[in-house]
Parts: sequence; structure tokens; C-alpha cells
Amino acid sequence: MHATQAPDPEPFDALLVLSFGGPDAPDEVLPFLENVTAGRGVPRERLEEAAGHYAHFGGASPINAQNRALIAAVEADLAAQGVRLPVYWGNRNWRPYLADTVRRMADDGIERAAVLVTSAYGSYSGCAQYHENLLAARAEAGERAPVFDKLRHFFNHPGFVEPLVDHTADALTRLPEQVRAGARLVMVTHSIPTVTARTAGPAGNAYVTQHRETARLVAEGVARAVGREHDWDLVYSSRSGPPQVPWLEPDVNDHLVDLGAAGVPAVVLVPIGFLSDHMEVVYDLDVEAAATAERIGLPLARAATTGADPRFAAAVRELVLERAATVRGEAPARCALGGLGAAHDVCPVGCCPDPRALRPRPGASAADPEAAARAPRGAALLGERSGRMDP
Ligand SMILES: CC1=C(CCC(=O)O)c2cc3nc(cc4[nH]c(cc5[nH]c(cc1n2)c(C)c5CCC(=O)O)c(CCC(=O)O)c4C)C(CCC(=O)O)=C3C
Ligand SMILES: [Fe+2]
Repeated sequence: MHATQAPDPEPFDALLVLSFGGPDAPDEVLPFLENVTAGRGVPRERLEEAAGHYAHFGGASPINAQNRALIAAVEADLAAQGVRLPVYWGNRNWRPYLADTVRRMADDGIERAAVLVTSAYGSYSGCAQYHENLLAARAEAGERAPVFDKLRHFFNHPGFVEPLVDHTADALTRLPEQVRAGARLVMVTHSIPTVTARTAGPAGNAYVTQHRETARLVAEGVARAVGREHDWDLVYSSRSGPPQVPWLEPDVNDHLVDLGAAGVPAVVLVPIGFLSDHMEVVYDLDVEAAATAERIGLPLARAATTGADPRFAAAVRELVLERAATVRGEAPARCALGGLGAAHDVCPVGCCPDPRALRPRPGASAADPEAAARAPRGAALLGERSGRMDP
């Protein structure tokens, strides 16, 4: 018998890792891309361009292997801490599809699961759309479907930030010594339409605000680690959509050219927007941005993502136990670095509406920005059957 009691995940009887998904083979690339862009107005040319990125890697995205590694790290951490919680995995856009996973969870008798979404930040694509996916999957699984509690955004959790700090300090050492001290930290994330950015989070602008905070925390940590300040910028990759729709800028490539022209001696690319080495990282940064830097003679190093770092696996456990305690009506410590504090557990009304609901449609009455978001999304996922509600 152990003297100390294992931490209590009650009322959760499972953890669900919910991610984007990606193809595992060349013949899966187009069907995957069609899933991603269904009804989202992404032009055919952009689809073909994206297919080319996957072709560059033999038609397979690194994302599935990365998620398997993350799940293995989380399982190892839970086991080491004596937390008995099975871990399930489902994706929005590819196998294992979320709906199949939720059906399996129901078959296994799972009643209430914490959900880790592999996006650290609030936005329609990174938060609300996953809530919609959960809602749809529950509807498909029928009345035995488990209840889901999506964990809060982890952009300012030390278990996410600290590995990025170490990886950035490590990337600095890979630059030639004579340019190292003057290196600029270029923090990169996925671009999104500016309208989606403006309406992200309970007060708007959450996507950019949270990224700026993570960028600042990483730069601050790096300064402590290397004993020297480095200037930083927040830039964007992977622009999609039709050309007439404005997306967040500057693009990482344009920015590298500007920095080179301004006489910046070297750059470290820090992919703060991505939990692991997705296609956006291994293609958009390691192929495309690296070629841009090469062309203009700018020394460049790319920091590794947080990935399956054991500190992140421990953070996932902490977030699950924290949320479990909150659901039980306790007031647990909510760990967060910096000035923004721990993000909300349940998304309030108006949080991260679908950009399609914000676009005025010809022949329709003026678009209602709140139309897509009339119900608090977290609460909507709680089982009416059980009558459970969040505090
Ligand atoms: C905010 C955000 C995240 C982070 C949150 C999260 O992690 O969910 C994210 C993640 C990802 N995006 C990914 C891939 C793609 N995203 C696309 C298209 C789009 N992304 C968007 C936004 C985001 N995307 C948006 C607004 C679009 C336009 C279409 C639409 O409104 O939905 C397209 C279509 C073709 C193209 O345009 O490139 C692809 C192939 C992969 C997998 C990579 C791999 O295979 O390793 C991952 C993790
Ligand atoms: Fe994307």
C-alpha cells in the first residue's frame, strides 16, 4: 500500500486528445485536404499548393506520429503519478476520426472525459470549431455519448513555455558565434483571417493577445537563460483562403527579407503557434522560410516545438486534475505564467464565432456576428441527461 493517495481525476474517467489530423500516405492527401476545406472557400490552387507540401514528405504529415508520441508521454506521466485514466485520441480531419473515437468511448462505458485540444490558443479553428466537432460527434454516438470538458488554453502554462525557452536557447547556439548576440527571435504562428482574429475569445483579439504573451514569456525566459536580451517579433505562416480576404500579417518570408534589409545579423525561428512539428513547421519554416533566408544570406536556426516534452505531459496531467477539482466544486490553484492569468474553462457566449457567420451573404440580411455563438460552448457539451453543469 502507498502512504500517499494518488491524485483524484474524479469525475473524469478518461482523457481525450483531440487534434487536427493529417494524411499517413500519398493517396490520403487529397481526401484529407477536402475534409479540411469543406465549405470553407479555400481556392483550388491553394489546395494543390498544400498537396505539394505533403508530397515533399512522401504524402505523410508528421502530425500523427507526433500525437502518438504525445499520448505515450502523457500515459507514462499519468502512470508514474498513479492517476488511472485511459487516454483516447480523435481528429477533426482524418483517422482516427473523432466520431469513431467517441463511439468507442461510449462502448467502453466512459461517462465524462477531459479534452486536450492540441492548440494552445483561442480562435475559431483552434477552439470553437473543436467544440462543434465534439458536439457533432456526441450527436452521432447517441445518448450513451460521454460528457466532455475541454481543458483551458495552455499558451501561458509553464509546461508549454519552458520547453520553448530551452529549445530557443539551443537554437541560438546553432548560429555562428559572431552573429549570435544580435539574433532576432522571430516567433511564428498560423495566420488566420483578420475577422477571425478580431472576434477570437470572450473580449476579442484573444489569438493575437495570447500569442504576444507567449512570445514575451519565451523571450523573457531566453534572456534569463542566456544572460542577454534578444528582440522579438510575432509573424505568420500558412496563409490560406481567397486572396481578397485579409489574413494576419506579416508573412514570415516577407519579414525575413525586411529584417535582412534592416541589417539584422541572424534569426531564430520559434514556432510558438504549433504544439509539435506539423507540416506548417517542417514545410513552411524548414523548407520555405529556410530557402528565403538562404537566398538573402541571413543566418537562420529553427527552434524545436514543445512536442512530447515530459514537462508538457506533466502540464496536461495538472490541467486535468485542476479541471476535475473545479468540476467537484473545489478552488484549485490554476498555474499560469505572466500577466494574463489562467484562461477560462467554459467559453462564454460570442466566443470565437465561425467566420462564415460573420461574412455578409448576398441577398441575406446583415450578418449577425453573434449568430454562430448563442450558447456557451463548454456548457452545451455537458450532458442534459445527467444534468451536470459547470460551476
Ligand atoms: C488556427 C489554425 C490552426 C491551429 C489550431 C489547431 O491546431 O487546430 C491550424 C492548424 C493546422 N492546420 C493544418 C493544415 C491545414 N490548414 C488549412 C487551412 C486553414 N487553417 C486555418 C487555421 C488554423 N489551422 C484556417 C483558418 C484555414 C483555412 C480554412 C479554414 O477556414 O479551415 C489547410 C487547407 C489547405 C491550406 O490552405 O493550407 C490545411 C492542410 C494542420 C495539419 C498540419 C499537418 O498535416 O501537419 C494543423 C495542425
Ligand atoms: Fe490550418
